[in-house]
Amino acid sequence: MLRWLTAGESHGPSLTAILEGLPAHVEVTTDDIADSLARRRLGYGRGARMKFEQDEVTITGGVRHGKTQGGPIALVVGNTEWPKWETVMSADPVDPSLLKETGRNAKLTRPRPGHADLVGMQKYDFDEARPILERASARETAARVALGRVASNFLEQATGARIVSHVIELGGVRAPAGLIPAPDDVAYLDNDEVRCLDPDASKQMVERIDQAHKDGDTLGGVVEVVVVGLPPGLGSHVHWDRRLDAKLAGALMGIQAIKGVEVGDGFELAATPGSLAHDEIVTQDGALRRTSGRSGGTEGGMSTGEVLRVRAAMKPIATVPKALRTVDVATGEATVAHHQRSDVCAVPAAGIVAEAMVALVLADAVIEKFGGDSVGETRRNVQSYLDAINFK
Ligand SMILES: Cc1cc2nc3c(=O)[nH]c(=O)nc-3n(C[C@H](O)[C@H](O)[C@H](O)COP(=O)(O)O)c2cc1C
Ligand SMILES: C=C(O[C@@H]1CC(C(=O)O)=C[C@@H](OP(=O)(O)O)[C@H]1O)C(=O)O
Repeated sequence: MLRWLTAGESHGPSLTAILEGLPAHVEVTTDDIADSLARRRLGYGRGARMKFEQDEVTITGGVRHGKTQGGPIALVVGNTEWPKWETVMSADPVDPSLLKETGRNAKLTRPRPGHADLVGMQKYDFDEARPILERASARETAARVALGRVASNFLEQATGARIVSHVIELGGVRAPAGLIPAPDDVAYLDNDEVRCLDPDASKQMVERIDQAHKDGDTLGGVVEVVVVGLPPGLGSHVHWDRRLDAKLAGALMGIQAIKGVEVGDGFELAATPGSLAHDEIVTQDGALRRTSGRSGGTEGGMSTGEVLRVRAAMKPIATVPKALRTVDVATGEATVAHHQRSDVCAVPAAGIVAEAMVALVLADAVIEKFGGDSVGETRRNVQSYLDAINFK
């Protein structure tokens, strides 16, 4: 079983992440993780913070000389902006006179619709939003992406499977249907301003972001994660909580601002007759394969061995510059939500986070099915199963 946890606040000193249950000998370096963190910062439409803050990653446990040792992997992603936040985010009590009425240290009493602010304050008994938004913030996804890189290195080294994501819709602009990237398209996608495979759609998406920026508005969209080279049989049909599709959906919904998930052609399949909705089975070079990928690579809650394809729909950023109506919880008066700065759109970054979540779920499923205390042992177990079912 793979277990993992993150801790830390958006403006705290650092994020901390731990991954337990990975075999030994998985090759991973600080540079690998830094590379994934840099990919998460890409994307047109992100706010000022992405420019002035750096992600400083340090592996603090579980890896020696570029290989995992079998123990928990621990890492820290430093927030380089911490010196500005030392007072307001101090772990220890501070002199109350330092917490001023205005500026960074002031209480946030005008909760933003669409963020965790109001209901978090009600639930955790706070009179302002700072203690809520600090943990609700998607800054935390940096820690997930760091762990996701370790998981995806394991996945590739144990099974050969590779992951790529792309933006298929942004601010209402859709890339042409059926455009599915291959893992080698990562470099192209990372160079595109919105990580979209279609140049025309990409251009229109950038225009929408510029327009939203001018209008003081924010945008959402849809990302798709594609995994090529998975073995069949990850997950199980025998119980609801062992289904791979359920685990993937839960993991994607667990990303901040994700409001919908589809597996394969998802909602579109609901309107398609059965004769055109499924993936027919044929013999190909002596192996049983499918003629299409409508199911998104799962049947009965198990991977089929075909291309896995999952989508996540992100709502627009909650901190809308054209501020939305709210109530000041300190005075009870109608007002507008607090706003310092924000992303106009973070859909491209959400795709990188979605890759990480998918990698973690799949790594867990591989460990559950194939075990192994070293990655070599896992790899041998995978190969022997593929040989037994004659899957090529
Ligand atoms: C990569 C990424 C960046 C985000 N950036 C912002 C932001 O700058 N401002 C904001 O209000 N929300 C931002 N969000 C969304 C909030 O984190 C999210 O709306 C909030 O956690 C509540 O979401 P929920 O209702 O889905 O849980 C971002 C989300 C992601 C995934
Ligand atoms: C810091 C990151 O994303 C942040 C996620 C976020 C939110 O509310 O989710 C709000 C913004 O932070 P701030 O309010 O401090 O400008 C984003 O910049 C990051 O992704 O590294």
